[in-house]
Amino acid sequence: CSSKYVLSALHPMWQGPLVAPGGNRQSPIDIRVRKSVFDPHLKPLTPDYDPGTCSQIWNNGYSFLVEYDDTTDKSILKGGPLEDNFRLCQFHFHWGESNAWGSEHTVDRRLFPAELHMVHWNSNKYRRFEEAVMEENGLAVIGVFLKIGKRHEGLQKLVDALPAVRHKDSVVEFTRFDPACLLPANIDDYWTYAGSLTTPPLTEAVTWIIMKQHIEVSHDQLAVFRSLLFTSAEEEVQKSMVNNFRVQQPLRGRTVRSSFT
Ligand SMILES: NS(O)(O)c1ccc(OCc2cn(-c3ccccc3)nn2)cc1
Ligand SMILES: [Zn+2]
Repeated sequence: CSSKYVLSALHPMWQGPLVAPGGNRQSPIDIRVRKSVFDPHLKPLTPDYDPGTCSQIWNNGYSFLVEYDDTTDKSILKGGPLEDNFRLCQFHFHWGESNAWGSEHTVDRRLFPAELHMVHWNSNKYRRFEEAVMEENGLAVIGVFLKIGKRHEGLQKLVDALPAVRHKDSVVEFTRFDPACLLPANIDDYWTYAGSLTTPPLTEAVTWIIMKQHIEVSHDQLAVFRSLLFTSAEEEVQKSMVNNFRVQQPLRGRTVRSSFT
């Protein structure tokens, strides 16, 4: 799902619009727990991922993407608020320069040091990610908050590969990584709302599914994320890849539903 020309769509992101013109379902947002509405019709989420579809890690000058072969329905997400099958195409993270901030969404204004996004597209309605990204509800993104604590054993294989993609535009082969190991133990408790991409093109295509339970990673593991660079090897001034999160957006009357009371 990575396309080289995406870089042009992505790269000028901080010069781009902070709110898409006329956007009334922009992301990220603050989740006000007491204002969320329990929806008893929300089903359990049923991710079914095949680690064999994992293909590479790419530093796109904004984050690092772990990309999956999304030419078949081998790694899919169903259930929860979703009516269709959604195919996993990549996951990435957002983080801060310090452990005090870094997440894009917040829970009652609480910031986390980082946030994982697992990006899926509707393979019942569209033929490829690039098509779905332009369509209302073409995408489903699972958000998982990261907290500093014990070392995340499953994440270490990814952390060890990051020095190979230190610079923007670098790619390294990365196989047999099971993204399910990054999900919290409890995936039945989540919030869901209609939103957008948090980077250009900021399209209002996303059904967000934000996990209530966080995962833990060690301080040292997150420090390796901060050793990545926004800049390519050729650029004379190297800039650390930190604070790659978007400012929060107005709720504009949207309802955030919860799968739990
Ligand atoms: N941070 S997030 O999870 O919200 C998130 C998730 C996925 C994103 O994809 C950007 C993108 C756009 N396109 C694109 C391709 C062809 C035409 C138009 C756009 N490709 N990748 C951005 C942010
Ligand atoms: Zn993201």
